[in-house]
Amino acid sequence: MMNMTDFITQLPKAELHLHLEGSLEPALMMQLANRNGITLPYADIAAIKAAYQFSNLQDFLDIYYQGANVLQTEQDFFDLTWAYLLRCKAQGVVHTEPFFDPQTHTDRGISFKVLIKGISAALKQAETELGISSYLILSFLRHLSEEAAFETLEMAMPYRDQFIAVGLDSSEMGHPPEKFQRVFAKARAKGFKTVAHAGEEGPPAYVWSALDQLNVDRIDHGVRAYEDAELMQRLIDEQIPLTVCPLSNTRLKVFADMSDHTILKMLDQGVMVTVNSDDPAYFGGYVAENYMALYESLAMSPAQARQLAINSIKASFLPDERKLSIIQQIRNV
Ligand code: HPA
Ligand SMILES: [Zn+2]
Repeated sequence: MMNMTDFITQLPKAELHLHLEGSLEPALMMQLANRNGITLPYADIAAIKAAYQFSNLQDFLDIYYQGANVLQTEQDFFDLTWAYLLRCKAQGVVHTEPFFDPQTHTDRGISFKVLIKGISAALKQAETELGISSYLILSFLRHLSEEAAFETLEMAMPYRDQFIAVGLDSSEMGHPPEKFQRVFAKARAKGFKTVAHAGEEGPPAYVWSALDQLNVDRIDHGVRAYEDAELMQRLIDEQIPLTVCPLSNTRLKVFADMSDHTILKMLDQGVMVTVNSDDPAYFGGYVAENYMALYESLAMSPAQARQLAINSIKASFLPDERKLSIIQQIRNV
């Protein structure tokens, strides 16, 4: 039997919950700041890392939006995305469905075209050079208005073939899914898939409304569904995927400690849970480190790791034929 790190790396996996802006490593942040003539409030890379002190979602978001200011040109968005894709390659991620937050950039004067072109070029190059497939997800910022989300969707329509779904992220409390019911209906009518962050810090009621009012295909996070037995039964019956992010949840104190995380209990009860990294540059690990944390703190078995990898493929938006082929490869590892 090979060791767990090698086993996890060799399992073909999909990543379904990754914010590209959250993959901005301190070293690249420094490099882009220098390239763009921006003065960061940090002396060096160590100082950037030292500033990553947060213990809830809002404190994290304040730092994360600040960091994104160094992203200015198409090349910057390419470099950001490419660096993430190299991590995917090294960790056995064969398919990824990353989020980008257009409003974080358009609201500071960067054009939608600049970001979508840089991101898409890197995703396309990964397909040919790294053998990694991808579908991009356009995420609305929920602390802003539904009106602003409509404007963002409109702005994106000339590039509609470059993203597959819309999502919903940022400050959860006080911004329930139903605030975006009409813009999600419009996105669905246009043929997009939909996902939404719900039940990270917010209550199970937010997961219910993401399902019933936004009609989402997947729930991002969703860990607080564990508190609601009726909701758990629905997730199991309908096999609704949850894109869970263990290191994120412990850094943001959704769980006090990794040993308290409920993901493996949900897995064993038949919930379609998956493992993802969320904002790896901020939370201390990419997808393989998230799997390893479950092994180290929760004694995840090889069979559970394999099932989580299979779930990641099943929960993706890939065509059935490709799903079956990757799942066969997972069974052969
Ligand atoms: O985990 C998250 N939750 C909400 N918004 C986010 N934006 C980046 N990461 C997150
Ligand atoms: Zn997230």
